[in-house]
Amino acid sequence: MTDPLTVHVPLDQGRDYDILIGRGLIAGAGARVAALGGKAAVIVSDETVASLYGDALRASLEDAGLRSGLVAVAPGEASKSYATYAAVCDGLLAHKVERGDLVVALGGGVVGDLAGFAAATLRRGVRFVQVPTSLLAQVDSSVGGKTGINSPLGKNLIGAFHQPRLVLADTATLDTLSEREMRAGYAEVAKYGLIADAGFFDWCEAHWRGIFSGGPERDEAVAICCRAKAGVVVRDEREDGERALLNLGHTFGHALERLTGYESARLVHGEGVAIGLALAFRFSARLGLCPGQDAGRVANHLALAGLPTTLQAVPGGCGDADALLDAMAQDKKVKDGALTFILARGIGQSFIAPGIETNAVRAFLQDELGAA
Ligand SMILES: NC(=O)c1ccc[n+]([C@@H]2O[C@H](COP(=O)([O-])OP(=O)(O)OC[C@H]3O[C@@H](n4cnc5c(N)ncnc54)[C@H](O)[C@@H]3O)[C@@H](O)[C@H]2O)c1
Ligand SMILES: O=C(O)C(=O)C[C@@H](O)[C@H](O)[C@H](O)COP(=O)(O)O
Ligand SMILES: [Zn+2]
Repeated sequence: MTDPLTVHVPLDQGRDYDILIGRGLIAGAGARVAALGGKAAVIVSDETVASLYGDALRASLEDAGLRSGLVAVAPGEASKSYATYAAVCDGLLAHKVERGDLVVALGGGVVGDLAGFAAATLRRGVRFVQVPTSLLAQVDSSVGGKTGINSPLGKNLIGAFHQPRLVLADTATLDTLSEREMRAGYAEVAKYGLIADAGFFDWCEAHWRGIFSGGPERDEAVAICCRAKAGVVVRDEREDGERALLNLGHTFGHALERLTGYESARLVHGEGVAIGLALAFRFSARLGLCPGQDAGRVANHLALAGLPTTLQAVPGGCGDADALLDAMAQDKKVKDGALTFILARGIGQSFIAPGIETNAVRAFLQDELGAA
């Protein structure tokens, strides 16, 4: 194993942490987790990931002198629910996780958000480590401390900010990820170029195949995204300002996830984000903010990588414009009842746009839904 890439997240009050990125990190995870202190490290995972990597991680933890355990949930977005959250908390308590112990989230963003929220609330807060195993989790969800679950009324509406103590992104785990989930994670990779780094979007257009096939581009992309996210999180941990940019594409995407009932078979988060990114750029172009050419370039690239970019692409449909507006009204960026969108003046030039007129959004959505 070559030395992992390291991205440091320099948060204050002793909450700084490292993100390590490289192949084979799970084998040596135990020593790194043990170095954080504590007697026990209990893993939360989903059944798919636990069957692939659970034994190796447990063995590594035990070899390092930690008592380990495993709480496994069903794979998929539906597990970010009140019921599964309760089951995870009770599972961790049954394993006698004490305040000084650690919760280890092994899996994709669903497991990371769920386990992180359980850790944030268990005994009023225990420390946790992220071991992300999906591309999406390695480039985005394992970093920054947003944890939570979904409500039937909207995405991630119940949650807490709770930073991990360490992130171990073993990029070899991506070798077993399905093509569909790789594509979904890639939507969040491209997002980092679209937000504020036009050069990275150019690079993505040239190198995306290497990310998918497991070339050196994969670790490089994970590190670039983590560095970008860490910078934003350190400047604005609780989303009082700049952090909202990380929500590019998500006002639309989260509404689509709610309207498809959080059914991973129909739509996963990254697919919702891909549609949302394309919509955010087309909406920006319609408002005269962004060249239509840029909106076209965004949609073309996402489509080339196999991602959906239109409302028509949602399996089983997504309802009409008013259903979408109703779902978007629960967005956490809503202020005084008005929608805030992340819009763009071009690729890599996103900005926060508060007070967007509902009628303008409705007309846009009606046109999008009517488009053949
Ligand atoms: N907290 C944040 O900042 C943040 C950021 C982005 C997304 N999210 C959340 O992340 C979630 C989506 O995460 P996701 O896309 O990782 O979905 P996921 O956790 O459901 O994982 C996707 C699927 O891939 C499987 N899988 C994961 N790793 C695997 C591996 N190495 N080999 C084989 N199969 C594997 C899982 O079992 C699952 O079926 C959403 O709930 C989203 O809201 C949170
Ligand atoms: O970390 C952030 O901040 C993000 O917005 C990253 C998003 O990719 C992620 O999906 C996040 O969970 C969305 O945040 P939310 O506050 O809209 O739930
Ligand atoms: Zn996201």
